[in-house]
Amino acid sequence: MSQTQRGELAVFPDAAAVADEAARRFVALAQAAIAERGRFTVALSGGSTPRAMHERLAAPPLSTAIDWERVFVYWGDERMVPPDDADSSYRMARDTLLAHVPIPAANIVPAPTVGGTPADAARAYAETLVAQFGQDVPEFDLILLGIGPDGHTASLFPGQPEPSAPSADLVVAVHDSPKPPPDRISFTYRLINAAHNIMFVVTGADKAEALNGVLHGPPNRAHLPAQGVQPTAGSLLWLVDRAAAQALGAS
Ligand SMILES: O=C(O)[C@H](O)[C@@H](O)[C@H](O)[C@H](O)COP(=O)(O)O
Repeated sequence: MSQTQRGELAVFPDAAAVADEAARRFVALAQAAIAERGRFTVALSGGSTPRAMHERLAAPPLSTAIDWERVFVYWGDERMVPPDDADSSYRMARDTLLAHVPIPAANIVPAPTVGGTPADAARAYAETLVAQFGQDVPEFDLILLGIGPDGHTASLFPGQPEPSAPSADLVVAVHDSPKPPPDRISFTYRLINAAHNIMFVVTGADKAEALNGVLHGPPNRAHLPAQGVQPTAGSLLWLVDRAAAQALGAS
């Protein structure tokens, strides 16, 4: 474990070891939040990296280490596709984790991606979050994030306009995403940075340049959006494998 200007960094030999650690920390944070406040609120990430962590959480001993009735699941971003679509981040989490643990259906709160525009979904999801958390800026116990080779995180992509409208202050509509599908919604930095704990899970050589830029490069979140993740008061942890970390020593 080492301290960087952008949070704590832990490098592991391979993706499997990263997934082991991410799942272990997920359980520890869930147990602590439930013990302290009676519930654990978590925003999951899309993409392929989270699958290995989900699979570990979906099986004993980790699956039986959490009181799932007190776990509330959201998504830090979502693609504007139906929940059964192969591109749906909700579907990926359902298939790899949520269908395998005794979490009440009411505790699973996906973004409303059907029947409206991305702007409609962003506004509605923000309203749902504010109502369910009882906070103007909901404070998640944990927000899980990945990064793309271009330094994007959630669905905040390089060169995309920063949210301006007040309703976009928490969740923003995304169009023309360079990573298909094009239409998405995403938590904004304001919502992400209010979290008590933020955990990036990053593996693979294709992330090495972006990770080095984010951690060691000059501040430029328009160019490397993951740099915009700077928790106001919470913890920031990077769990990475050696392949993703291979450029870090270069700077
Ligand atoms: O909707 C998405 O795909 C995610 O929100 C996105 O930010 C993802 O975390 C990164 O693109 C990494 O994706 P991989 O895990 O597939 O590399």
